[in-house]
Amino acid sequence: MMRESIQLPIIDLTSPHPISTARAIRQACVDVGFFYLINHGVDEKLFKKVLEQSKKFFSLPLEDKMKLVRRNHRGYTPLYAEKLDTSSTTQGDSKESFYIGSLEGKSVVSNLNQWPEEGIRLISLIALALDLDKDFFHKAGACDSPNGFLRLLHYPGELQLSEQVVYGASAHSDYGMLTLLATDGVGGLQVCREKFNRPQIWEDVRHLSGAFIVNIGDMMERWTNCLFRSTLHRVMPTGQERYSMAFFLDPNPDCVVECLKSCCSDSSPPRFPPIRAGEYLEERLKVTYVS
Ligand SMILES: O=C(O)CCC(=O)C(=O)O
Ligand SMILES: [Fe+2]
Repeated sequence: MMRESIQLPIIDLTSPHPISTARAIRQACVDVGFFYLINHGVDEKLFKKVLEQSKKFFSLPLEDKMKLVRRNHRGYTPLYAEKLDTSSTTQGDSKESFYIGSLEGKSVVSNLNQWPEEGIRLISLIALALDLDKDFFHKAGACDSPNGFLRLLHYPGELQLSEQVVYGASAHSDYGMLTLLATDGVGGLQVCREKFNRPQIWEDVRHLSGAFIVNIGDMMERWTNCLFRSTLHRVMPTGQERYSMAFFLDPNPDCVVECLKSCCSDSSPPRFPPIRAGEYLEERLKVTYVS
């Protein structure tokens, strides 16, 4: 289908007006489930350093990278080993990745770095955006040792000579609360706002220098009974090598994610049963690996 660029809303984390920021976040989450986050406080130098280390790691021989192959959702996943669109019959995605996170039983709060900290600030604004107390998600247990992990991604960029498109990342929505994404500026990311419409319309997400691309995940969609959208997205092959990093902020594994009272009524009952965040995430992750 035709490709157009989407104009995503821009949210400034340094804005001194939390109520109007929350209102803008609400609009963004209801309309698209994606927005740019500027003045987020994560140092540009830190981002460049991580990118450099990521390039260094992915340029190692496969044999060396395989020594760190993924265990318990931490470590290296080689090319084509993961397929984010679990409904498709195509081969795995043309990307390799490296998952970084706290070790089992260790809290990310005890060693908070800049990304989770900004994510937690955003969660408070999201609570305000839902007309909830700003500590709502904290009180619900979601932010008490949240499950956060950073995924370094490398898309090699060689176009495949095949009948079918080999996606960098095939169509999917993210599983958790929030995702903060930074890229090296190479395009390819697209969103589909109406996942049930046929044909699906995919729109390019343009790079905005210095901004994170933030999106709502499925658990937040469940909490809000689909008021906030967990939007389908993918990475198209462009023929250009691409690096990105996604920080996934997920609730504490014991946190129960259930429809918020303000998001359901007699005429709009809860669409999803309550789930425990840890079990839900485990289930979703399990089915994305090709073998
Ligand atoms: O690399 C990107 O731009 C997007 C990655 C992504 O959507 C994901 O890892 O969930
Ligand atoms: Fe994603």
